[in-house]
Amino acid sequence: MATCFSNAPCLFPTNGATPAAYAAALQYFAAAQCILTHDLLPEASVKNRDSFDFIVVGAGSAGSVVANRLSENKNYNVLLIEAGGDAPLESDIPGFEVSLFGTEYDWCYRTVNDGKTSQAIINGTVGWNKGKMFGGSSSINAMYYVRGNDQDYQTWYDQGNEEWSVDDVNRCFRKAENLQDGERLSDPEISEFYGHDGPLNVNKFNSTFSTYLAKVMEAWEEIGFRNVPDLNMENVNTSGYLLSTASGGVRQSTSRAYLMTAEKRSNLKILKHSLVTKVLINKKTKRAEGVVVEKNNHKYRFYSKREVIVSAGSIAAPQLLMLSGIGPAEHLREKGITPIVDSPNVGQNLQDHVVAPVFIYGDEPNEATLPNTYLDYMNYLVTRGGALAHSDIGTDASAFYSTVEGANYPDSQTILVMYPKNTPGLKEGFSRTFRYNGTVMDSIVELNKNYGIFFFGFNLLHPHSKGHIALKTKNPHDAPLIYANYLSDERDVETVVKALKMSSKIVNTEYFKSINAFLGRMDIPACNELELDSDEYWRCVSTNLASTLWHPVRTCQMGSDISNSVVDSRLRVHGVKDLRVVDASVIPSTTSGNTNAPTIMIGERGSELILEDNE
Ligand SMILES: Cc1cc2nc3c(=O)[nH]c(=O)nc-3n(C[C@H](O)[C@H](O)[C@H](O)COP(=O)(O)OP(=O)(O)OC[C@H]3O[C@@H](n4cnc5c(N)ncnc54)[C@H](O)[C@@H]3O)c2cc1C
Repeated sequence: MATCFSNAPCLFPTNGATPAAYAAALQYFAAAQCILTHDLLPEASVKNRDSFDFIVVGAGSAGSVVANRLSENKNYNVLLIEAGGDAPLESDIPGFEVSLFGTEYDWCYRTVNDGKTSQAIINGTVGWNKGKMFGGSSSINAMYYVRGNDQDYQTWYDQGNEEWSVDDVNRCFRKAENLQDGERLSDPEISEFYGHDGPLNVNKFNSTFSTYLAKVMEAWEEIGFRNVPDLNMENVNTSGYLLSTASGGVRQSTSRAYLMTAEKRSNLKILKHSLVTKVLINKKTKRAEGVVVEKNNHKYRFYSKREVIVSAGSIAAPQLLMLSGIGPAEHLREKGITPIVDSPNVGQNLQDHVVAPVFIYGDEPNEATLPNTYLDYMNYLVTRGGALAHSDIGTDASAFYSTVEGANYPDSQTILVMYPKNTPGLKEGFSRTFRYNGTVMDSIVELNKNYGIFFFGFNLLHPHSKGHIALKTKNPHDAPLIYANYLSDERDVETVVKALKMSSKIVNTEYFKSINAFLGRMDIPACNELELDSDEYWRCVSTNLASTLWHPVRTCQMGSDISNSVVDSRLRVHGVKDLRVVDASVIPSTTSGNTNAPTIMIGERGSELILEDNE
């Protein structure tokens, strides 16, 4: 006997046509996941001790761009080495990104518990997920496409990084982009702002929360965050919908954009599941000559005729440099590594966008039901729309603002996440994403039984606090130690408190009043006695729930010399010949927003610099 979602038996008479139709539909949907499959990248056949013009380490947001752009020149042989393999199907489907967390596609880094911050996070250790697959973190991220503010890049330039003028940076953003969003394309000013011929499709999510989001937009407008059609063009005291690296309901990782379009080039060789354990540096000439690679329990050496380019990301890039003898000499000796270049800034200056929460509860969004969830899954198969077509970390509604009155540069961003009443799996999903501990989660789940959740994830754009990355051991399989040092600078705490209070004002707007909204208290023993919405309360909440937006940068930052940086402004490693770093780690100061677009831009600009220097 058939059963319905309520588990009540279906007792109606039927001539068989209805069950047959649904059985056929079920069969269709069971098989339909095959419609979603994507191409796998071909693996190269290479021999131990082979030589290449360029060797690129890491096929992430930046490395995929570099491998593509260098191999556009048929005269260059390029070897791209990636520790992970092809991205799985779940990476393509925007709403399944969190299902990749904690799997073989994630490096699963954790910060060191400092005993002070993030104490209401599981084990006091923040989860720094990172993509271990083609596309790197662009295959696991929330897909928000945010360029930042021109002032960010003016600062880079003013620091002496002459190759990074605002004009050059914006040219490289456009070089990457292929704007797909119909609304933006129909506005000549916005359309002109973006690129149209690049490999990377940028578009809007196909969001299902649009009715609620429109109301939140009105509420933001009411508290002074003006609604604008494009947040990349205007991002101070503004709100709107973010662009995404998803198009047609499918994630646009850099693997899809830059590698799948170049895979047929005979001069681009790709190695999967291959861990680079060392860059080979000639002790006398200080030249990078190649790399050591572990694959299937075998060791290989590959040599570079021109350059080695490290694009392993902000955690693995400094780790690899240190394993290769480039780093703070004393630290290397402590770990049993002979220093080749004493480079004190390797792994230092670490900054991340710390996240703090504002939880507002109300009569909306309405209850999530299992049939609706399943309907959404089917909807995705047929139309690439529905809940699976947007990030499951958050909606695309965001606001940028400054806590300094009259400022024309943002210091704060907030991203809206919504959970309908009684969201199934809320505790598991949230613990997987932000790792709030059981006590905190139980208090959230309890309120969610009767109220919908508007979670405003606040992001401190330009922190003063700095952490660092150190080697745990000299074994390349041991994850390095991450000292995030969130909110260790009092100025950061003050900004966060001000910003959270500005953000929480939304509870008094017309829409939120109409749904009987209120600020929810989370069960954090250290904060439970404090008055809700007071400075002390927000100080306590942000410190105890300090988490990440997964934007670590600066660990190999660019700058003028070895005393203040790791690479020069052409991204060449100070003190070593023919070795560059091209990834998020070279960012010299934080950008005003999410870091994927800036990293892809770095891949574009870095490739230009490499090609110029090898003419
Ligand atoms: C969960 C999550 C959500 C995010 N959400 C957003 C967002 O919505 N919008 C946004 O703009 N940014 C977001 N980010 C940040 C953004 O994705 C990163 O800043 C960006 O991808 C960093 O690019 P990268 O090239 O420096 O490093 P990655 O993209 O991480 O690439 C590094 C690559 O190197 C490989 N590798 C590492 N070590 C080795 C080795 N020794 N040998 C061989 N290969 C190696 C890795 O496997 C990986 O493929 C998010 C990140 C995460 C993790």
